[in-house]
Amino acid sequence: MLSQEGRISLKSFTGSAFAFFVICMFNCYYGITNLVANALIVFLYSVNVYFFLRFVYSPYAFAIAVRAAFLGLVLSLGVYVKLVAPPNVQIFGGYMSVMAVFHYSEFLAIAIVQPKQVSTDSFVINHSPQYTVAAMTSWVEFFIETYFFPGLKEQTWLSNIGLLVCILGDLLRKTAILTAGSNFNHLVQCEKSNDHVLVTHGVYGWFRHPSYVGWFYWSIGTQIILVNPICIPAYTIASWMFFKERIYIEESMLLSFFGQNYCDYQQQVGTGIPFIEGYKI
Ligand SMILES: C[S@@+](CC[C@H](N)C(=O)[O-])C[C@H]1O[C@@H](n2cnc3c(N)ncnc32)[C@H](O)[C@@H]1O
Repeated sequence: MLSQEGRISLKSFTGSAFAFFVICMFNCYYGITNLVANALIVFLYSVNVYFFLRFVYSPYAFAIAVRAAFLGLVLSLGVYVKLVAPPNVQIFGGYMSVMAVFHYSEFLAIAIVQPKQVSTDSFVINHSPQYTVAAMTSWVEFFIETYFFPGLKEQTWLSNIGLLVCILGDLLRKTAILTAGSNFNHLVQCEKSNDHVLVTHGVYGWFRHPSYVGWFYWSIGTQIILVNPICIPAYTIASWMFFKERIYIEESMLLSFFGQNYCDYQQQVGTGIPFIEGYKI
């Protein structure tokens, strides 16, 4: 049974995505594809949704609902951009949809496996200042290049490969969260809780860090979707360095929690990210 937070988020996300998708299709049907007209419609729609949710929910539930509704809106808007925007902007729509699905499903997955710990942070929208800067940098690169080299952004085949990488990466990450269950936590735990057990089955039998493997490839995939020649290598290097440090710290904790059992696990299963060894005793 999904927790109350999970239900609120699901209703807000799907409701907003559906309502906005209907509006988009209505615009398409009547040929209202002008950017300014669409921006105005989106703005008016968002204001209405915002006040509706504020009216319906308590402050805590509202904080969840408004984020989920925003992500639903981004998902539908992404599909719309992919369908009607000029060819050199269409791939940005795929990127928007992938971002919306990733962040919403992060919340939903935590609401399923850790209902007591779910919070607005579980959307990981504000993961870290570095994450926000990286996202904004990729938008700047995209729009500069699409202005000066529009042909580059019409490589739909390459963008579709990125889309596939993101879908597979996200699927692996969400499978890992569901497999680890209550042992999964967005924040690396420094103290072992009584019910924390070592998970080695399912995707944890393929890689020691399947959720990081999924996130690593997902992050690179977002830049392949955008066909961003500068951000593709930059994201690869930045993500690799981030996960190398994170895995090192996490494994030092896991070794102190599970001792020889984790040591044996390290012997049998690799981290999953190329050239990252983890913490070795
Ligand atoms: C963000 S999760 C990441 C889990 C894992 N590194 C992965 O990529 O799937 C971090 C939490 O998962 C816990 N954790 C990591 N690997 C685990 C395992 N094999 N079994 C149980 N808990 C694990 C850590 O103690 C930490 O608190």
